[in-house]
Amino acid sequence: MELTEASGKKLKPGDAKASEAEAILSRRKPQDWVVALDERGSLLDSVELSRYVGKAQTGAKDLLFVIGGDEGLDASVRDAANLTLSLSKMTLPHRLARVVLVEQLYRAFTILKGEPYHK
Ligand SMILES: C[S@@+](CC[C@H](N)C(=O)[O-])C[C@H]1O[C@@H](n2cnc3c(N)ncnc32)[C@H](O)[C@@H]1O
Repeated sequence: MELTEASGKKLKPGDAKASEAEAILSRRKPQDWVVALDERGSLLDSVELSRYVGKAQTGAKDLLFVIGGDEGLDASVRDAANLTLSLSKMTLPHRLARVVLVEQLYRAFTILKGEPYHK
């Protein structure tokens, strides 16, 4: 799901991020594990990410991955997250971060199923 950036609503950058955070966190369900994407987060390798996905599956949790807009994520989203995940120490454009995340999730599922794709 893609939420509209609050910056289009002519809010100050801090207020826009807070408003986006409210919209994001209001969608969280009790069974969700929130994973905030942020370059300052934990760097996992693909096997570690697959283990995290597997743990969520075993615990009947849904993973809610959150990627920020141009201004990044409000601190309240990172604070509320079960995991803050970094894809690299470099800052990526959010659309590229989404593509990398989707590919890594595909890889994680192939690892969990023992398929050869991740080699
Ligand atoms: C253009 S970046 C925002 C940069 C913003 N100046 C900041 O300090 O957070 C947009 C979003 O892409 C995601 N992103 C960018 N680089 C990332 C990375 N290396 N690892 C994980 N997520 C990243 C984050 O969710 C970020 O909020």
